[in-house]
Amino acid sequence: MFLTKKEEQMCDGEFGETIRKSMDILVALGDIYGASKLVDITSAQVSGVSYKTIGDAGLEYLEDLARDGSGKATINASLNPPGTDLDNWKELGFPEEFAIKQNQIVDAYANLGIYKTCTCTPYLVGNVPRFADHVSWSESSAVAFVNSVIGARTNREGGPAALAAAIVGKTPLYGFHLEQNRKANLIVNVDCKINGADFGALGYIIGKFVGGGVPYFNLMNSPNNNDLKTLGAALASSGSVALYHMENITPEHKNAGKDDVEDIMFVSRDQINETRQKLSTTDKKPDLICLGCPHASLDEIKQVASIVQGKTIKNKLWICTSVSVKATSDRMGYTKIIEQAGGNIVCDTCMVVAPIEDMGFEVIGVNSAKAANYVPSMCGLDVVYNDVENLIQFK
Ligand SMILES: C[C@@](O)(CCOP(=O)(O)O)CC(=O)O
Ligand code: SF4
Repeated sequence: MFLTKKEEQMCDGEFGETIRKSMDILVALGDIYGASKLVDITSAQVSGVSYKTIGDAGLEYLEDLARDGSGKATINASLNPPGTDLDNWKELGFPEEFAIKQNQIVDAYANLGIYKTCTCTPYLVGNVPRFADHVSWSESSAVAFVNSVIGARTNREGGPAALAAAIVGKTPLYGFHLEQNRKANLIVNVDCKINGADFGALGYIIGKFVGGGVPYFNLMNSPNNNDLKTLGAALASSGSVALYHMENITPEHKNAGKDDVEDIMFVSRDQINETRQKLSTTDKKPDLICLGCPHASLDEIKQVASIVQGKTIKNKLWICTSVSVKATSDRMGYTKIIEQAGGNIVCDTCMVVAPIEDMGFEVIGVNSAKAANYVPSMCGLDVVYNDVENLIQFK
């Protein structure tokens, strides 16, 4: 990979150890994937934040990287969800030892200049690249959104690579950064109207089929941004999709080369219904309903508030989101309505990266196919998959 004189000096440690180690990662990646050079990025999104997933070894790595204080992110770089609500962990029943470690991890990232935004939907709260920007994002659902819906360009980075890119402000130029790799290779015709949890089921079906390919969707009805985030999350979790196109919806659909695609698939109402059924692992009633995978938008919170207003919820309810979205929900009175019904808006964390398996829960109700896919494997708990209004039970 070609390096400029300055980049070579960075590799030689002339700008400090943090930058040298970060360049090591970027150059190794570039060499493995045949990148021609490094390219400037405008934004980074760094996963690998929960103490549950990175543990003490991860914390040591971060503290070590920050040790000589020589390198900090200079671009807009934000964190993925940690394993607790960073402020209200005690009230919500998170284990103390875990919460202490978790805060140390987030502080270590902040020392490296990464914002404690702590969300998998940073595009809702200020980390919003522009069309065709090169970026380095690692949360898979956010990668799908930023590539597909915004039209910025990123590979599915690992956490350490996105962190290195944030610190250096560059990423190797290969894969989805290049126009020619952003073409569709599967046409998906959905032959029924779809709503709510149908989008997750559709993403689950297609992700499994297409793996790391680029699907091009023709839908019979127009999705909103919440639907697109749900779809992308499912595609990226049952498969390893980083980019999809949608006829008349996503910004690159006209350049996706759909006329050259040979593989065409049809998805029927029966297949979607069957997949919705299959995503539940039990027919027991959920003891915790956990919404916001990916993190909830303000209008998703508003929708839940309208469902629970003036009622009392039987099971526990968490809506996971960022502190920024919750702040507006507080102002709008949605938080109060949800709390009066017995639910909670939980900031920062989520049902997958929180230690919910150690918090007394057994069956988790979710409206996200990604969460339905990961909660059994990452938490060892059962899930029920359905739309919000069918999950919540009232006293
Ligand atoms: C499952 C996931 O959404 C969150 C957990 O990942 P991490 O702990 O941030 O590496 C990661 C992903 O899908 O990229
Ligand atoms: S599992 Fe879902 S809610 Fe948790 S970080 Fe990933 S996308 Fe966000």
